[in-house]
Amino acid sequence: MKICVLPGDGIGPEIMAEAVRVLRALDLKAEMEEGLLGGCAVDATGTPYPEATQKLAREADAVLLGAVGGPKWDGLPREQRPERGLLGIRKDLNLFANLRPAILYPELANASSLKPEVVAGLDILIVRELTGDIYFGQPRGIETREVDGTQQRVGWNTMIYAEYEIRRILKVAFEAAQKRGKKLCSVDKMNVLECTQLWRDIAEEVAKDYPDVELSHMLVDNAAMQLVRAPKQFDVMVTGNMFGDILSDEASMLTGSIGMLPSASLDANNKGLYEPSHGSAPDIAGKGVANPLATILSAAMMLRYTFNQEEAALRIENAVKKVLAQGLRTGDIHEPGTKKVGTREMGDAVIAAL
Ligand SMILES: NC(=O)c1ccc[n+]([C@@H]2O[C@H](COP(=O)([O-])OP(=O)(O)OC[C@H]3O[C@@H](n4cnc5c(N)ncnc54)[C@H](O)[C@@H]3O)[C@@H](O)[C@H]2O)c1
Ligand SMILES: CC(C)[C@H](C(=O)O)[C@@H](O)C(=O)O
Ligand SMILES: [Mg+2]
Repeated sequence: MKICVLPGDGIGPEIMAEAVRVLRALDLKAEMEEGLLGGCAVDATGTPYPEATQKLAREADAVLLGAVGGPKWDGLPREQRPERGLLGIRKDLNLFANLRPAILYPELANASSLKPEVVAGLDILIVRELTGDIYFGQPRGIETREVDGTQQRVGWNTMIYAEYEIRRILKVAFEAAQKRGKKLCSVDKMNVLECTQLWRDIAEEVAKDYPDVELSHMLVDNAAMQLVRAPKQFDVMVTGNMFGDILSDEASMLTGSIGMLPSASLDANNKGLYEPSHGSAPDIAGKGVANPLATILSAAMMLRYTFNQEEAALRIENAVKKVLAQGLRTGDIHEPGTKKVGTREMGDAVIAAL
């Protein structure tokens, strides 16, 4: 098992240290090599996805990533920003399928943003397309041009999907639904955007190959509302890059905290990049208080999807459940009656539970 470890920026190194310790505690035959991605890479090499990291990532079976970005780099030209490193590695490795499971652990029912009775038993899988859409569409830019007789700055991006991109992500989503509750909700904005009209048409076509899965469609604004009104109506949701980014952050709060939401980004052969859905949390970086569970759970997803080690993945997930049952909580999920712990203590507890 060759794993490329990219801690990144902000809380990235803190949460990654715990995920790596958990993996080591499992005593797997894993070779882990660290590289630079994001702001730390910009500082060291001038670019957010340096060649050495490209080589490491391409040669590895899987990449485990912390988070990138932070205010320190926000003023840089776009090509040098940490986030471009993240988009770069996703595109480079063709990681088009982003799986973001929003699962509520029963112990966190009171930490959820919703009432316990609305979220009890919540288990949603968001399948987000990750290498297309307005994130990558050309043309894009900012320039000064004449508009209505005056010189003005204009900014533009292009929302674009080719048929093959829509088909392959829908296939992933239908197959995931087949293995779960057999319900797939495709989220679009077909009432306004041509790009997503195509998405809906293709979803209908692909559905013919999966007669056992019940396909529904929902407009994204309604989906955002339904997620906080009655989230348990969803089993698998599939959507484009931009809508998926937003809906998955929204879904994370149903589980108690964004610090609980892991993710897998897969190519066609299950080579994958695994990262928490959250960012580098500059507001709490360096304090040792970040929740490492999303990263630890991402490592479990890595064992499941890339290495087919279901048993090891379950061991990690069960250890996380046990630690929550023991009443240990980082600040983001802390509530009266539970014990507040830091990042390292949470990692220690997961390892002890293993
Ligand atoms: N995958 C990634 O690397 C990724 C994802 C999102 C944002 N970012 C980048 O991160 C930087 C900060 O972005 P942001 O503030 O909008 O989003 P963020 O996810 O970093 O933080 C949002 C809020 O959630 C909290 N939070 C996030 N992770 C947490 C954890 N593990 N434990 C406890 N609390 C946690 C933060 O403290 C903050 O209050 C930006 O530069 C952004 O581009 C990177
Ligand atoms: C940091 C940013 C580029 C990234 C995205 O928008 O995909 C992040 O928000 C995420 O959800 O992984
Ligand atoms: Mg996001």
